[in-house]
Amino acid sequence: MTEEQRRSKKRKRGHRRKEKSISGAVASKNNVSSSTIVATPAKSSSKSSSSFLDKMKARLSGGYFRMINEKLYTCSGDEALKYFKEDPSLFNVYHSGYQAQMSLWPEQPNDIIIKWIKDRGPSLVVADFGCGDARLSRSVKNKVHSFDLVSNDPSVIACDMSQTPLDSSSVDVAVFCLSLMGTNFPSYLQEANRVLKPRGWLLIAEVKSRFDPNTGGADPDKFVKAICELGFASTSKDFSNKMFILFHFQKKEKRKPKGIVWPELKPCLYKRR
Ligand SMILES: C[S@@+](CC[C@H](N)C(=O)[O-])C[C@H]1O[C@@H](n2cnc3c(N)ncnc32)[C@H](O)[C@@H]1O
Repeated sequence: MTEEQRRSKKRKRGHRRKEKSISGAVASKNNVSSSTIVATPAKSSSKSSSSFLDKMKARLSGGYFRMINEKLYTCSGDEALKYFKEDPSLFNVYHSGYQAQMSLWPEQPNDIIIKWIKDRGPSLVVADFGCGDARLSRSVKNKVHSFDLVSNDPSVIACDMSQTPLDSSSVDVAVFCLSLMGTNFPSYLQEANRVLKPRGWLLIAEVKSRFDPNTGGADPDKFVKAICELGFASTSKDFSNKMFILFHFQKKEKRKPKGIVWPELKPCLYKRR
């Protein structure tokens, strides 16, 4: 080997070593092995840009969900109805965020309510106030009147649930599953009282933190007292679930309640994850 051939070989070896150390630095910055970068450069960059876009989209829709959620908890039902009338697509944004949150809960309140209704048979007429995707009506054989601010399904009536089209004393069970959102929530319970038959059932599932006085939530006893003053008897309060409380009431008497003191229910705001 001539002197010139030896020098050229040395230059090539140095070049290769330099390439290896650059890819190693990028790799360690990205916390991946250098062989991944060297072996599949094109594939890895398109993969990382699509996962970046996926993350960005998830963050944006999570942000929209939290904004809509906060709005629903801090305005009245008729304002919320106007809001969704202007842009019904926001309802789907809200519900995909809500489903994502629900998937983190170990137990769904809707499942417990569905079981309660099934155990009592298909003859009871049910009104689902703030039904969301109307899973309750799809899960039981009973006649279910489903109400929400937007209807994506012919079985759902779009309205503000403080004024439903139901006749007075026409339903056996009124359900509010995480739906006492508006600042005027007492008017939803008054409407349930109107449409329930005597001895009809009122089932309320609500987020536990809304009833934790230590963190600014309502006193559950004051909430129960107000509903009893409306004309109901409290038959059970279930605090056993980590995420929600389940209240059962039965309609007791026909009365014209006056001066009920309703506790404030604080909004249930979701943190950015
Ligand atoms: C948290 S989601 C729960 C949905 C369903 N009950 C479930 O358990 O999956 C609350 C629902 O109540 C509805 N809602 C809130 N205020 C309402 C109102 N004033 N009239 C009708 N629906 C209302 C919302 O649009 C939303 O779909």
